[in-house]
Amino acid sequence: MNSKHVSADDLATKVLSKDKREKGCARLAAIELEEALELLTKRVNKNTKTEKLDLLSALGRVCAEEVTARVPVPHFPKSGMDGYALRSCDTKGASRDHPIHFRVVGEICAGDEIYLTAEAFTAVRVMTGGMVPKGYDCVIRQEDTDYGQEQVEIYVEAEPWQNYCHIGEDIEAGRHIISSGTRLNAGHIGVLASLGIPEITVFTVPKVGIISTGNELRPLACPIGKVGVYPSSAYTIAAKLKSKGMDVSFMEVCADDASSFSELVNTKINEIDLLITTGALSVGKRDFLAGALEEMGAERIFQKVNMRPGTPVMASLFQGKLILSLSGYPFAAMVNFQLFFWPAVAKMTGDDSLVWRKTGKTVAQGNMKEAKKRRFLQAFADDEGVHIYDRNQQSSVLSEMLYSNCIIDQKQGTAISPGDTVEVIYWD
Ligand SMILES: Nc1nc2c(c(=O)[nH]1)N[C@H]1C(S)=C(S)[C@@H](COP(=O)(O)OP(=O)(O)OC[C@H]3O[C@@H](n4cnc5c(N)ncnc54)[C@H](O)[C@@H]3O)O[C@H]1N2
Ligand code: MOO
Repeated sequence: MNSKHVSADDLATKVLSKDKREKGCARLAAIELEEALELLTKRVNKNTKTEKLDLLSALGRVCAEEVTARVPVPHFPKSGMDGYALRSCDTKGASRDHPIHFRVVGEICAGDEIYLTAEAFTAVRVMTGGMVPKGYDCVIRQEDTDYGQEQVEIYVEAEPWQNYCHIGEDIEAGRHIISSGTRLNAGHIGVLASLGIPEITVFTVPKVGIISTGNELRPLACPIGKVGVYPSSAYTIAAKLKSKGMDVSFMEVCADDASSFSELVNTKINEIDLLITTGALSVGKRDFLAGALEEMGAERIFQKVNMRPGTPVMASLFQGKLILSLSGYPFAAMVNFQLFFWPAVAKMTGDDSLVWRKTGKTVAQGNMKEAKKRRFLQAFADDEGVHIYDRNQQSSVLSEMLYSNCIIDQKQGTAISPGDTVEVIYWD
């Protein structure tokens, strides 16, 4: 544990003067989003930890094994109808006017076992799902018979394999069913159940910790006081994680103080696979975070990206764990989280479905003047197109998330008007 006390102001000054030395100015150069993403995903390792879970607990988790059917489904020939199993060749010429008579030699319902040798002009009364005895190659539905019990009249000709479910009709033995890396949905769970597989190996879910930095931050249960702030972005992030079946290992608030931060991280780092921090990243007097991480020996992957909101975002590695440091402003933090967290976790889990994708969509409503810097705007996309409402798009404003279902990528130097095509990234 690093117990050396370094004040936030000392560290901020130290970082600034170091950057000044390196770059001749107080600012680090921002890199492009795509470059930052490449740097980030290159440095994230795939999670190889697995656990065995019972089927229902594995719903929504990422499969960590190749599943091949060891048995066929069904594994015995079944009747597709309530009726009579018989040999199709014996039905030639059958009609209502000229029924053919069959001797009924047995009765089978689903779950019954029967062993007999099929003979010419014999039939077995069989119910849907019942086993079709060997030698019979079709089932005549009972509506096309006289429902006879010892003798039955058959009124129709049958094709071979009519109303007959073959062995392996659903799943052939040896068929590859699920690849490692697949997120298990209800269909996968059902197919595994039909194969009688009670448990499945899945990758462990990355354990995530959240630290909100700021002397002003107050727990929700406490009075806000004159200048307090509730850590809303930590809750938004935790809720996003929960919605994807991930758990938050801890959610802590930390004062703007490098030694408290260092102590907290060192205490908690072994509990988690990934740490998210918010705030203290810009150039203010208490923006201690970059300096504190440097002092702790964390390796910087990138810092500062050419976009708004969320310019001062940073990623680093500490004791082999990824630390994603998001801007303090809540909407900026959410944009940082959306753009960087999911690609990192996708790489970690091998689950590509977590990565956001851009969709080209026409603007239905809203004008945006030329952006001096690449911006992400909150918007609502539906069948009509993208609606960019004339509300507050500031980094500090979280409440627009009550209405938006996506962000749109407004490129530097471009304006947006109805009819334009924009790139949309859905929140979920
Ligand atoms: N002179 C300059 N000032 C600022 C610059 C700049 O380039 N020069 N950059 C601005 C930009 S852009 C951003 S974004 C912000 C980000 O600053 P920080 O990451 O250092 O964030 P803080 O100052 O700690 O907090 C900002 C704001 O957000 C509130 N906050 C913090 N954590 C939470 C949380 N978990 N939930 C809700 N709200 C939170 C905090 O109280 C502050 O009000 O800097 C600009 N300044
Ligand atoms: O980088 Mo910021 O634009 O205020 O969020």
